Amino acid sequence: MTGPAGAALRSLGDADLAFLQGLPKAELHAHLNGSIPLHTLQDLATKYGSPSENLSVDIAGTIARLQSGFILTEISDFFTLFPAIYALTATPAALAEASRAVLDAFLNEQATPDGFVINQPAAQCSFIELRTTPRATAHMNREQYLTTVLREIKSFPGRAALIISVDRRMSETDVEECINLAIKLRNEGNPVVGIDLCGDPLKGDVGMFERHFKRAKEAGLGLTVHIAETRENTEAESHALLAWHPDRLGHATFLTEEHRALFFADVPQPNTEISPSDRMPWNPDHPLHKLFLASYKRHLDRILRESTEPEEARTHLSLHIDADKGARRAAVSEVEALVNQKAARGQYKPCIEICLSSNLLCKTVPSLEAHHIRYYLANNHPVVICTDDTLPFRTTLLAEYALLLANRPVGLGLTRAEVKNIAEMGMKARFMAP
Ligand SMILES: CNc1ncnc2c1ncn2[C@@H]1O[C@H](COP(=O)(O)O)[C@@H](O)[C@H]1O
Repeated sequence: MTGPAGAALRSLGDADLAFLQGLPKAELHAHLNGSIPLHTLQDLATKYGSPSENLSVDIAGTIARLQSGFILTEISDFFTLFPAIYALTATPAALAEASRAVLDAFLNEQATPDGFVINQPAAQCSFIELRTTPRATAHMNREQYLTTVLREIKSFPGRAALIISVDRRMSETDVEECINLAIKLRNEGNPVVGIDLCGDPLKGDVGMFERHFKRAKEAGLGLTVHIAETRENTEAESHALLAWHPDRLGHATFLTEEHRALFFADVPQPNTEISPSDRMPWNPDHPLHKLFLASYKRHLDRILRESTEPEEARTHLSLHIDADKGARRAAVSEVEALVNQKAARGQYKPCIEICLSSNLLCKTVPSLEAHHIRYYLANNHPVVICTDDTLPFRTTLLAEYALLLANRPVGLGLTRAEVKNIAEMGMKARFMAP
């Protein structure tokens, strides 16, 4: 393991590692073909990577890039990985082997990784919603692709489920076929729990997907979309995606304050600017924070004005402490009333799927300090910690959690209680009912 998550993991002591291992965790944003262990990919290359069959893709070159630690200049480089991986998972047997290896890596106890002194071997997570884009190949159609993956998922009953991804580059006919399959397989009793919109964030027109996602939602499937993953994703596109009311949002890195104010029913935490741990940044630009401050000042003035204390007692500290508390309470009620109004108008709290290493390595976020997770934690907005693609990002779910707990600047420096709370939020955000 390398990169920021590996460094965070290595910085923790045994007690912290044991704490992280013991937390029930849900992995809700992992792409199958991006999560194949390197040794499995090498096995597949030996079995299926014959150059005569795969003339157009550089399998050996891609594996060498992965082996030496994949360095991305920008997010678009990331998608150049997949032609070689796809050439290796193009038959039902290879796809089954890859799926088995991915599920094994997430759900079965793993031996101590090299270089780590971990007391007990432990599973990365208690539960996974694995996602994949059904591909028709020369050896299988989309339905066979999905039934192959589902067969492996079903060998972890109650612990694994499938999210079917549609790619932004797909034609409408393909999208329609994928959604039809999702609904059919779900109706047949398979653990298909949701639909995801993924793929190169700068390709395609999301408008085309709307009616198909609506159909999926009506059929009882959860919806998640990759949204505002890059600076170049337009505000209009994010607005259109939020208007579908997806249950969860992938990345959400470049959502604007306006998007949040319009669509999210967040209650700004009034004490965050004087947070005891000084961890969560106060965002003075948040419209609700501004409202809180204005309301607080108004109530403080009123309480002091209406005070029956004699003039000389008015400078007394205890009066100010009481007035401060009263003004805070009144301001919180006022803001909450506004948020309830927002909720009544359809504003809501979609869980944000946070992939720390992915964002850092794809360079969409410059540092942990600048990561948008801080905003969501400060505003009591649900998040779930996920790996995205363990293969290129060389991470594990345990290591992503280490990024939360490790001291700054290696990690976010959260307390164990805060990390436990985040893990619980993740478990609650599952599409699959426990
Ligand atoms: C870095 N963040 C990301 N943003 C957008 N899409 C991503 C992604 N990471 C992976 N994928 C999507 O998942 C596919 C691989 O898994 P499956 O073939 O579906 O199993 C990629 O081709 C891409 O479309």
